[in-house]
Amino acid sequence: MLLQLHDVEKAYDSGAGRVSVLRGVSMAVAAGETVALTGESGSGKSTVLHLCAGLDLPDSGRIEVEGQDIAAADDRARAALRRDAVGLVFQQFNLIPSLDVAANLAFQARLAGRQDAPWVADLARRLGLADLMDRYPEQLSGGQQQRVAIGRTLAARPRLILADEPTGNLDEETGDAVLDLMLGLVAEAGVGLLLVTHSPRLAARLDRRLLLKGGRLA
Ligand SMILES: Nc1ncnc2c1ncn2[C@@H]1O[C@H](COP(=O)(O)OP(=O)(O)OP(=O)(O)O)[C@@H](O)[C@H]1O
Repeated sequence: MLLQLHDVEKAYDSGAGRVSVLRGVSMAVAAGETVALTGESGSGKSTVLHLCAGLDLPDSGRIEVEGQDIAAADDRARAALRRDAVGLVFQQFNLIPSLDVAANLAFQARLAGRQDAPWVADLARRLGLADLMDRYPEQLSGGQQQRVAIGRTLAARPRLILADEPTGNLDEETGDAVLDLMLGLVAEAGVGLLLVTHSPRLAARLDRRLLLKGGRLA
């Protein structure tokens, strides 16, 4: 299994004491499958994604990426897993301001040791970025920046993409166009996708939908 959560629990300390956010979440994403994680604001969607990315650790339960328990892995192994298997796409585009589009696109693939110039050129063309390669992030629209962020993630050939409201900063029309491009490329590359969204309309576009409610999957 590409991604598997077993009875994951997570609580945070708040001013009023400890607040339990996830109360036993179990789920799986198969290779090449696209899954939407939905739920009300504050239901813990981003928390699930951060745990899956190894950016934070569960209080109990297990999270496995390609069979490897990311909580049991040391920092080095966790970083390697994140670099080699997992790609992240956030609502904030997180491009590197001092690098042009071409260098931003190539950045993660280079870190992962998987440079592939023809693949990057193909992605740039498919994402409509071919004429923007020497621009800097501040010279791009929001939709263009998110297309670069998606291209940068796909360029490194992850097996799993974790996306948190990837079109949340874009107007509906631009967001739909960006999502179309992302889903098309994800399907073609056989990448698994776990996408957090509060939008039932976007969630309907994916293979499967999960609803987080009261700290559990409904
Ligand atoms: N680092 C943290 N410290 C304390 N509380 C946190 C932390 N991160 C999240 N929380 C709390 O956990 C709960 C779930 O947050 P999370 O961001 O996972 O929800 P979400 O479903 O993604 O919400 P939204 O749709 O509004 O982004 C919220 O009540 C939030 O305040």
